[in-house]
Amino acid sequence: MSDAPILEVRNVTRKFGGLIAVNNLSFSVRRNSIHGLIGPNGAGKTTTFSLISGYYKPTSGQILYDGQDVSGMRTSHLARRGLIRTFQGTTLFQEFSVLDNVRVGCHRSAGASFIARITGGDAPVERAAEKKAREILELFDLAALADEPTSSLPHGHQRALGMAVALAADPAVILLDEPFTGMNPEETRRMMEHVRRIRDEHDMTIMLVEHDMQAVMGLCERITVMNFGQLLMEGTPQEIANDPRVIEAYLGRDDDAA
Ligand SMILES: Nc1ncnc2c1ncn2[C@@H]1O[C@H](COP(=O)(O)OP(=O)(O)OP(=O)(O)O)[C@@H](O)[C@H]1O
Repeated sequence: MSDAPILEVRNVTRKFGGLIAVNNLSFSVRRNSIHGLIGPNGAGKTTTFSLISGYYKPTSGQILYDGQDVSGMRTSHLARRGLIRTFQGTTLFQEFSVLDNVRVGCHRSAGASFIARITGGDAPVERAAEKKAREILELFDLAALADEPTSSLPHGHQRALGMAVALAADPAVILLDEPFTGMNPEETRRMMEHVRRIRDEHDMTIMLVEHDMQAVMGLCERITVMNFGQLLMEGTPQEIANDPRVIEAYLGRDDDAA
């Protein structure tokens, strides 16, 4: 396996009018790692995710994915190349069954049109998609709920299903946007297990933005800390937890929720 980073953010700046949301930011993400991006409210984490996943173009700087400059490449192109982002809010089809949501995700990996994804393709393709979807549901402990309407699922299961849909597209990298938000401790524990398992079993790289420090510290091997749009530091959970600059960044502000 190559030692080259799977993702590299190089001197990236993103301005919104006069506001500099991300300021000359550089960091890299190791292949097959679980990498956290943290920082107080307004630090620029979500904007950084949006830059990496193609929702925003950098004002300046470069983003490299698997060694290639993908700065400003469209989200759909990046997804087809294996870089997938999940959102804080759920983007599931609530009226579909649990299984159908994952089936739609399977078709996405084949580059099918939206209509083909909904209506399905020919029979063998459809059978393969269903088999794969059921295997993925198994992985997320959702197999028993396959035929339930998605709207009937509790929050923790909906978040797990969101990740199952992302996995259905065969990504190399998943960017998880606050995967533990609104979860109780048991749901968080299970979700952490899912994240570990998909990394281990699917040879995947996971990057996450998250305010739940216990989860971040327990899950991530490397953590990048941002403050005021800039890189504050990067290190192991232990290095981060003991660094006075990080403590100051969090404690020195009244408005942070982390
Ligand atoms: N589309 C936008 N237009 C204008 N300003 C924006 C936009 N998106 C973000 N910002 C600003 O950029 C800064 C960084 O915001 P961002 O959402 O990236 O921070 P964050 O670290 O994700 O915060 P939080 O933890 O609260 O989600 C903030 O000052 C925010 O108000």
